[in-house]
Amino acid sequence: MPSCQEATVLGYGTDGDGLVSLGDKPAFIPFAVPGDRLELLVGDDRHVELRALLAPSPDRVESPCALFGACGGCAMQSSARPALLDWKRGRVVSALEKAGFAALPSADTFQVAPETRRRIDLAFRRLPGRIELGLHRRHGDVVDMTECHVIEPALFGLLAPLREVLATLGVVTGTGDLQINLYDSGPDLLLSTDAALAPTDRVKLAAFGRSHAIPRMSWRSKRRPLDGWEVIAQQQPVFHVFGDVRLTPPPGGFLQATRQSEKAIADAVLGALPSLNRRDPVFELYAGLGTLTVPISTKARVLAFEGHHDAIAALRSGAKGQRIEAIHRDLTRQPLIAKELEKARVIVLDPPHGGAMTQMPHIARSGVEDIIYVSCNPQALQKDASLLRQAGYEILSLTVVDQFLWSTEVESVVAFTRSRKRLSRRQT
Ligand SMILES: C[S@@+](CC[C@H](N)C(=O)[O-])C[C@H]1O[C@@H](n2cnc3c(N)ncnc32)[C@H](O)[C@@H]1O
Repeated sequence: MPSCQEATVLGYGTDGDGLVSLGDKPAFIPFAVPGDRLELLVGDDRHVELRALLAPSPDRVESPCALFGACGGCAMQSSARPALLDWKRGRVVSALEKAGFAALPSADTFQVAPETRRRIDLAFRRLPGRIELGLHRRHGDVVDMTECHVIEPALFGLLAPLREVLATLGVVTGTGDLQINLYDSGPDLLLSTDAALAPTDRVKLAAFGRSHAIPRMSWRSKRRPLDGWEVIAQQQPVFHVFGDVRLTPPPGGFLQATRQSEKAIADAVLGALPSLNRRDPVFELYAGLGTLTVPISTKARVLAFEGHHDAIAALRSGAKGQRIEAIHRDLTRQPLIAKELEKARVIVLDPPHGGAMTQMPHIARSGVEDIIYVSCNPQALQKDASLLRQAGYEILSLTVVDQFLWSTEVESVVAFTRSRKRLSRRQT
């Protein structure tokens, strides 16, 4: 027999659901906030349903978006933003503690403002007489993004005309993807569809680009993503600027989520560097387009390694004459070995979501005194950091950046060192 039970939400699970304890078993209640008092219906199969919110948590707020709950983009809009930042800080701290680090320095924190995200990966699908364009619901179809409090208004403003033009394209018969990056030159669109574009589709997209001041639109096959992309319409030069380096990024290039969080991350990396001679080599792994490479090059010589050919080619041609050597290398298949890494004065790494996997054991063995790790995934950070702990590193500084507002994602910058001198300065 299903039974009614009362419970207080104790915390968040890793996917942002509220955690309650029923007897000795945990259960996760979507969109519940730590501190909420809930009435729950618990089935014989232990399926738990929310019956009523009996008393709201002091951290509970009215969610700003009418799509919250349906759209899969935001998991935690019912929580006040300071409480979310605190939860994210706790996730990173707990990951580092589980990796074996005790007595952590207190974390610096930064949280982006609403309506500042400058890149988004959207999905679309054709329905009778219209196009839905937005993010997927948690486990399902696209939710038409008729409102969004996360992305920049310049991007949101494109969605309505995009629905109109997509509806006119012969190639759009079912579903597809659309990636938008707001580079410094303007929005850059990368469309992915199953079938190839017809000549008439290209003409329509080019006209759309002209009338909405979109410098470049590109296309790639969803079926054959390894074939790469092709530019279908370009009206103006595409560029993006990091410090004094102006480069031409490829379609779909990696950008940190917002301009403000990019600065917070770069500032944290620069702040964690030891004092360097301008000729000292910093090895930067997973460099992307050079978001961190360029700021670091103001302090030292940077050898920047990156596996995405188009990204590193863009950095190489933009950074001519700077103290930057841009090197194409797949660090999973061909990690830098300890012998190569030994030459570095500092190692900076910013790996993808899965972490540094095959690369990390070589870093831990290299003996390089200072390592700055930029992470977008506390679980991967925990795994990688535990190797540094075993190799005798301590944590010098920690910065937590909430750049994916209202989601469970969290970015962090952790400075590891084996320098007793630097550590003793931290402690005083
Ligand atoms: C989180 S991004 C960081 C990029 C850059 N540091 C930034 O802040 O914009 C991770 C980067 O790792 C690169 N990457 C992913 N797998 C790789 C691999 N096996 N070898 C080298 N680079 C890889 C991606 O192309 C991407 O540019």
